Amino acid sequence: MTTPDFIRHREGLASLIDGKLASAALDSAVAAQSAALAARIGRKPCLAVVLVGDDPASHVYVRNKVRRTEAAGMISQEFRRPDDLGEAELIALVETLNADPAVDGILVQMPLPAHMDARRVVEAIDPAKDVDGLTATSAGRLVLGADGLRPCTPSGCVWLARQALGDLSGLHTVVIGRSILVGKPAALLFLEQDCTVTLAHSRTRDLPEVCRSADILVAAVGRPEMVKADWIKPGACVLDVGINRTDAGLVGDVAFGPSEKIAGHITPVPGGIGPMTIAVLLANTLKAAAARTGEKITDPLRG
Ligand SMILES: Nc1nc2c(c(=O)[nH]1)N[C@@H](CN(C=O)c1ccc(C(=O)N[C@@H](CCC(=O)O)C(=O)O)cc1)CN2
Repeated sequence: MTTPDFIRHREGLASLIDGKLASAALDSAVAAQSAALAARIGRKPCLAVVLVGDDPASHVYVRNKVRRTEAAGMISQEFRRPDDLGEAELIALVETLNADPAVDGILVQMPLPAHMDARRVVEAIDPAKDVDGLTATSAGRLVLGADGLRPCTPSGCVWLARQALGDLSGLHTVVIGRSILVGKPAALLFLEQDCTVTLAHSRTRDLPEVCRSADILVAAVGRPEMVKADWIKPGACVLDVGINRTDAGLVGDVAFGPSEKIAGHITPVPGGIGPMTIAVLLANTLKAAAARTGEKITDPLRG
């Protein structure tokens, strides 16, 4: 197995998985296939992004989504709405996008303002356009192992783990965190790779001991540097999903400095899993466009 250039071997330290470089490679693959698909169907794949409110981080993420969608040769439609938008109005916007044949993918940026029920809003999205993979239909397909659009961040984790380790069959993956966005789908996606999966959470007993048995450790708890170096099995692949803003800057859920001396592979924060979220989103938009137009493509995440 040849090591891709976004995985950097370092003497005496864990190999660094550079998610920024990895996502650039995926974006290029998506761009090439998107151009070929556009030539066949007579239009470019199109992603509609809906942003409600003024959460500063969400604005950054949406700006990056728009920029990278356009850079990959796809059309980006952006819908910004104020914080006091009613849930019914938001659902009406989603339904308009469902009905628009030129829109292939719909994404409602999370978190939504507290007065909205995010589940009701997500369920309004046509599953064929659910590029976030968050509707009950997409989740059900994942549970069944049926084809479908998979959630972006956990798909990025699996893709990177495969690039780093090759076949994941039989490896023990411990996922810490049971969110709908990351933890639960990550557990199912690693199971799909024939891993033995433990889904750990805030009530898990002796979490450090559970983590020490992981060949692949996915930290998705949202608590700065909660995972300590002595929780990590020597040589393990550590995927840090956390993005925590602290006085010391942006840090992950893993204490990176001490952990890179123990792990075999590790993702940094920033520049690790985060950028992969958008790369998978673009791949999902391409897949949705192909499926909606009855065209065949090579899945950029399988290549
Ligand atoms: N509808 C969705 N909402 C949210 C999702 C999602 O997948 N779908 N995920 C997160 C936010 N997110 C994408 O939306 C996202 C988070 C982080 C990054 C990223 O590249 N982070 C950088 C750091 C950037 C910074 O915050 O300064 C990194 O880790 O290097 C991209 C996308 C919640 N909402």
